Amino acid sequence: MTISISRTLNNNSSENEFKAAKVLESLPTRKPISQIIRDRVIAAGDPFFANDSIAHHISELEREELKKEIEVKLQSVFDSLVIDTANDHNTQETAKRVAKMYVDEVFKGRYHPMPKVTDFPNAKELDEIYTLGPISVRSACSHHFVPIVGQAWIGIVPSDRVIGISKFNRIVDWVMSRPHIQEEAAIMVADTIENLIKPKGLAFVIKAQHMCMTWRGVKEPETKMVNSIVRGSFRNDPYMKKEFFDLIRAHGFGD
Ligand SMILES: Nc1nc2c(ncn2[C@@H]2O[C@H](COP(=O)(O)OP(=O)(O)OP(=O)(O)O)[C@@H](O)[C@H]2O)c(=O)[nH]1
Repeated sequence: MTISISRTLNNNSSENEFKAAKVLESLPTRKPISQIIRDRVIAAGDPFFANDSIAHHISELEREELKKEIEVKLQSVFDSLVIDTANDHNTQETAKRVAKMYVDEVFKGRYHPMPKVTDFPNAKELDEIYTLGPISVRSACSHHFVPIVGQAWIGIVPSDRVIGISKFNRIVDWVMSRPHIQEEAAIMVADTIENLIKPKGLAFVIKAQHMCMTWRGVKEPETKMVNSIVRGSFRNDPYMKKEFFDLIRAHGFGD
């Protein structure tokens, strides 16, 4: 019995090694792509914290190569977790799936460029508040890499430029698709919108649940974190701030 178990383990680990070697074979024999990108980011003096975008330092081809490198590293994590990925039909391709999920989906805000945002003149010189929400928030916490799920609301008092309303959802999705802590995420979304349209007033509210507090840790199913950023006329004028919160309360914020 002992012999057959040890034979199975040996077979599995050699199959895993063979699989990893096959993926590595297809990679060029130079520095790992992650190192090449990292050197480039450092040379440019750019930060590369978990919640920073490094998309402008990566080509599309390099992104594909990066996924292969991540796949190999993830496979070794699964090997260390003593999971028989060679024989378990459920986890055979998991390293590849997770690598793709990180780079192209849940952390695409680090590796893919910001969506195209067209702006238009504020032809009628609207200087009233408009709000948008709820906007779905999907992110992951930097501490445990588990999901943050919630909603956000935006308030704008425009200046001379406006953008299509769907672009707010796209910007929130792009910025939030990185590992984050919520306080910094809220500031990053607000900064991105401010840089794009320089509104006279900007408010951003985010309400989200952190799986690191529900699925694990304190296992608290109801706690949500709320952050609000108010800038320009929303900060200077208490009536405008109140109007914004009244408006979003009417659109689900208080639920
Ligand atoms: N301020 C802030 N904290 C967060 C956020 N997301 C997760 N956290 C918290 O970050 C903390 C990480 O703390 P640590 O004590 O290093 O990690 P831990 O030992 O796993 O902590 P527990 O979650 O309490 O088990 C946890 O208390 C999380 O609840 C966030 O967006 N903002």
